Formats: sequence, structure tokens, C-alpha cells
Amino acid sequence: MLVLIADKFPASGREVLGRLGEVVYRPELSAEQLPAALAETKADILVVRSTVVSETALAASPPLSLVVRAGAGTNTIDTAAASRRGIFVANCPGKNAIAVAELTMGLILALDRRIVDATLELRHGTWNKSKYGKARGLKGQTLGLVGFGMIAREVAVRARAFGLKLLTCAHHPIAPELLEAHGVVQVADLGALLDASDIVSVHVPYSKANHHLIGADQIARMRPGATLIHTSRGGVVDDKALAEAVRSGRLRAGLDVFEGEPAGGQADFKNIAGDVGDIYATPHIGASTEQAESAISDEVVRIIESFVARGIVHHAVNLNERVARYSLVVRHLDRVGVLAGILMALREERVNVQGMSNTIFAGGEAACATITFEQAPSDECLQRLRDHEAILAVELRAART
Ligand SMILES: NC(=O)C1=CN([C@@H]2O[C@H](COP(=O)(O)OP(=O)(O)OC[C@H]3O[C@@H](n4cnc5c(N)ncnc54)[C@H](O)[C@@H]3O)[C@@H](O)[C@H]2O)C=CC1
Ligand SMILES: O=C(O)CCC(=O)C(=O)O
Repeated sequence: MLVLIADKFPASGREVLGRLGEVVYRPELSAEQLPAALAETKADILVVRSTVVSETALAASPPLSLVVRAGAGTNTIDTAAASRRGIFVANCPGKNAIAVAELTMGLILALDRRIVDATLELRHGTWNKSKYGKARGLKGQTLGLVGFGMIAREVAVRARAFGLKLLTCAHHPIAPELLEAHGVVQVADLGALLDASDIVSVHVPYSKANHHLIGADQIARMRPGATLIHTSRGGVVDDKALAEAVRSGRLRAGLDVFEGEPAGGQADFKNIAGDVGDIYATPHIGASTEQAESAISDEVVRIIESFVARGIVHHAVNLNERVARYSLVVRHLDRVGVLAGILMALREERVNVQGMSNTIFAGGEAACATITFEQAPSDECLQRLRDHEAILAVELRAART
């Protein structure tokens, strides 16, 4: 088994992976160089952070069967192409959420106190207490969280300690216990959240549907003097419209992600923070704390270990979520050919198997197979299975609709 790691990844994680197979560490690879590296190494597993994984990359290594995103957002991986090729794509949900929440709070505080500008002036020898000795203060202000996933919840925990009032919006009702535990109120929709918030912080994944979720209209709807914090993904916010609003003095912004940002560690990048003083910005470092990188590394190792040892992929993001209509539970003696016999009987019925698992009991004598499908096998087929000398019991279950 060969694991190609195409982004920065801790040495401790690489060492553990090295015990499972060969590890090729190429953190410098760009998206353009990735297909050649995959073809050359014939990697079975690919680990990436922000490096874009295109269909060409996925096709370059025939044995490639798993791509692990050492992070949360999978929009940089062509998951549709991976699904067509039967390649699992997995991520590490929540493992860097605290780090992003900490940066979010950092940007909120820095903007309120203008810490960056004050520091720059002091560096140049200017004492400007008159200018920087004015801030609103956070207590009692309203923070609107767009999305209420892992990161937004960690932001809520921290923001509450600062005395901020918390709102969120989602496409669906959020469990009341979850809202209550975080001291958050769900408002009707994004518009209501923008109307009511002094600070808006965006924590949704990038998708076609979320492209410019915070566009010119939403930016215009924000309260005059409000702050927008954006640490989710370039493209969720319309950077141009935001820059105009900040330049006009209506808003302030704290950004960790940008439209068209470079994927690698160092590059020239003309960006909207360059000429707009009220934009504070960091180069996509939300997840870059040692704590988060270590938690992500442990999770990547866990995912790969489980895949290699048991074929189970934790946190796969490109599976068919549809619940099969029927499942057949077959308890059987653990003998060669029994499973093949069950599958042959289903094939004769032209039943297309959707999923299958087989668990062996302690002692190794008996096992239980669960097979799922859309169309029920006939009573004759079920009887034939029941009559098999190595089959102990057969039960057909229909999913509740
Ligand atoms: N700056 C950085 O370094 C990092 C950025 N991220 C970005 O942050 C995003 C969110 O991360 P998590 O909170 O861990 O993901 P998550 O999957 O736990 O939460 C995202 C939530 O947003 C909701 N959502 C999606 N579209 C929405 C919409 N239009 N309106 C309201 N809710 C919507 C989803 O239902 C989900 O509950 C990631 O997808 C990634 O793009 C994640 C980690 C690090
Ligand atoms: O790995 C990184 O530095 C970026 C993390 C990120 O954006 C994510 O986990 O979605």
C-alpha cells in the first residue's frame, strides 16, 4: 500500500502511516503536478489539504481507492469524478473547528480594537491613543452565525463568554436542545440574520448553491457599521462587493479566505485587503494551529488504518445516502462459498445488490451477512436460501418509508 501525501503533514502522522505501508511525502506538489506524481507513484491512497484534486489526478493512478482531505472542506476535490471511479473521498469533520473559531474571535477582537493598525503605527514610532482609544466593545452586540455546523458551534461557545448575543440561520430547523446548549436563537432566514446582527460570521461550505451566498444584496442589507467575518471558503462571499462596501465606510471585514486565493504556502497574491484599511486579513490559516494539525493528523491515520485493515471508510463524503428499500439478513456457517451462493441466488433473481457486510462471531463458526437492495427477492428465492445446509436463518426486512 502506498500513501502519497501532497500537502504539509506532521512527521508523527507520517511515521505511523509508514508502519502501514510506503509513504511518499511531497508537500510541494501543485494541482498541476499532482497527476504526474500519482502516475509515477501509483498511489493507493492520497492525502491532501488545500491542493486541488481534479478528475485528471484521480485518473492518473489506477490503484487509487481513497482520497483523504486532511481538513473539513472537500470542495477542492472532484468528488463527482471520484464517485464515478469508485474512489472514496473522506474528510476529518470538526477536527480543526476550534482553531477556526479561535481565529474568528481573533479577527472580531482585532477589528473592534484596531489592533493591527495600532501595532503598525507603533512600529513606525507613532503613539496614537487619540485615534485607537475608541472601540465599541463586544458585550451585548449581536453575532449572527451563518451556518451552525462544527465551527459555528465552537465560535458560539467562545462568543458567549464575551457576552455577545447569538443568532443563526439554516435551511432546516436546528434541534432546540442544540441551540439552547449554545445559547443561540435560530432566525427565519439569512435576511433576518443580516438585519439583526452587528457582526456576521460565515461558516458554510462552498458549493454551487452557496456561491456568493453573501453577495451584493446581502452586503447591502447588513447594518451600517457592521462587521463581516469570513473564514469559510473563497467564493461564499462576493469579495468585490464586500471591498466596495468596506471602502465606502459602511462595513468592516475580517477575512481568512478569498476568491482565487493561491493553494500553496507562498505566492504573490493581489487581494482586496491590499488597499482597504478596514479589512483585516490572514492567508487561510484558520486551521493552522499545532493542536488542529495534530488532531487532523490523528484522524487521517485513523481513517487510513480502518480502510486498510477493515475496508471501512470513516467520514466518506461521496456515498449514496439513499436508504435501500430492503435488507436481507442471513445468519450462516462461516464456510467458503456460502456468501457466493447467496449472491448467485440473488443474481438469478436479477436483484442488484446495493450494499453488503459480513460479520463473523467469536469462535469463527458462524457469521451474519446483511445485503441491501431496492427490489425484494421472490419467496422461492428466500426459501432456496433457507434450505441451504450452511444457512441458519434468513430474514427479509423492508425499510420504513
Ligand atoms: N479557514 C479555514 O482554515 C477553514 C475553513 N473551513 C471552511 O468552513 C466550512 C464549514 O466548516 P464546518 O463548520 O466544520 O462544517 P460543517 O459541515 O460542520 O458545518 C457547515 C454547516 O453549514 C450548513 N449550511 C450549508 N449551507 C448553508 C446555507 N446556505 N445556509 C445556512 N447553513 C448552511 C450545513 O448544513 C452545515 O450544518 C468548511 O466547509 C470549510 O469550507 C473549514 C476548516 C478550516
Ligand atoms: O488545511 C488547511 O490549511 C485548510 C483547512 C481548510 O480550509 C479546511 O479544513 O476546510
